[in-house]
Parts: sequence; C-alpha cells; structure tokens
Amino acid sequence: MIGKLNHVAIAVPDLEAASATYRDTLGAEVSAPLDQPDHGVTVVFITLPNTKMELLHPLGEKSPIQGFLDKNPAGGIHHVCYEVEDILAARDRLKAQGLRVLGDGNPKIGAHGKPVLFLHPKDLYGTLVELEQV
Ligand SMILES: CC[C@@H](C(=O)O)C(=O)SCCNC(=O)CCNC(=O)[C@H](O)C(C)(C)COP(=O)(O)OP(=O)(O)OC[C@H]1O[C@@H](n2cnc3c(N)ncnc32)[C@H](O)[C@@H]1OP(=O)(O)O
Ligand SMILES: [Co+2]
Repeated sequence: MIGKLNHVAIAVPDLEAASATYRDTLGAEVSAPLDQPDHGVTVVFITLPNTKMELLHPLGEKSPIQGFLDKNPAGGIHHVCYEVEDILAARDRLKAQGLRVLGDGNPKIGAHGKPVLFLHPKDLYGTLVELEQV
C-alpha cells in the first residue's frame, strides 16, 4: 500500500542555521522558509535527487513539534512521509488494523499542496509517519 518515500523531516532549533548547513556545507538545493499555519510549523524544503528533506521549526504557541524539540533541543529526525494513492482508503485500512490516526482523522492539505495524515509513533516502532496522497 505505501509507495515512495516522499520526505524525511528534521525538527531544528534554528531554521536559518540549519538551512545554511544544508546549503553551504552539504551543497544541497534549499528553499526559502515557508510558514504553514495550519500545521504549526515553518518549513524549509531540501531537494535531493531521490527524495526531499523538510527542516521544521515551531510556528505559533501550540506547535505539534514543540514537545519534540523540548525533549531533543539539538534537533532530530521528526517523521518520515510515505506516498499513498488513496489516503482515505489507507486511513480506513490502517484504522481497522488498530493504528491511531492523529488529529481529527481527516486529511489536511500539506506543504506540497496534497492531502496528508499522521500515524501515532507508538504504533510504528517509535517513528511518526506521515502519509501523503500523490
Ligand atoms: C509542513 C506540513 C506537513 C507536511 O506536509 O509535510 C508536516 O510535516 S507538519 C509536521 C508537524 N505536524 C505533526 O507532527 C502532526 C502530528 N503530530 C502530532 O500530533 C504530535 O506531535 C504527536 C506525534 C501526537 C506527539 O505529541 P506531543 O504532545 O508532542 O507528545 P506526546 O507526549 O503526546 O508524545 C507521546 C509519545 O510519543 C513520542 N513522540 C512524540 N513525537 C514523536 C516523534 N516525532 N517521533 C517519535 N516519537 C515521538 C513522545 O516522546 C512520547 O513518548 P514517551 O515519552 O515514551 O511517552
Ligand atoms: Co512532513
């Protein structure tokens, strides 16, 4: 059911510094920061030949990544995103198998303009998983 790896996201305490590291030290193609108020994050995209990276920084007072950064103040891998063809079918199948879909269970439009959902990290071996319909 899951398809390609769409992106790996890293929560960072300093978005400008992390962007500079990826651009200047690692030599990657790095976007400008983009606020995602519906998701409580500011995101920077890094384009790699075979996938993408997302650098995430909290936006607003109730950011879903604030607790993660409090526990990991230097930053860390926050989630992986797998592509699916039909996100509602994927959601219903995974819920029926006992996985917890986060939020209200309805997809939101993600940073790439496509519907996304998140699955609880405790149900997937300590890894927060995002599904994106492509
Ligand atoms: C840019 C838009 C979009 C895109 O298009 O790509 C995005 O990527 S938005 C990214 C940010 N959005 C989200 O993360 C939404 C889903 N996340 C959540 O709903 C919450 O963050 C969470 C996963 C439910 C965690 O909530 P929180 O309140 O921070 O922590 P808890 O105390 O409830 O955590 C319970 C338990 O899980 C562990 N945990 C938390 N976050 C992660 C994580 N990212 N990876 C692995 N494990 C995680 C946490 O440590 C707790 O464990 P214990 O301490 O053992 O209880
Ligand atoms: Co993401």
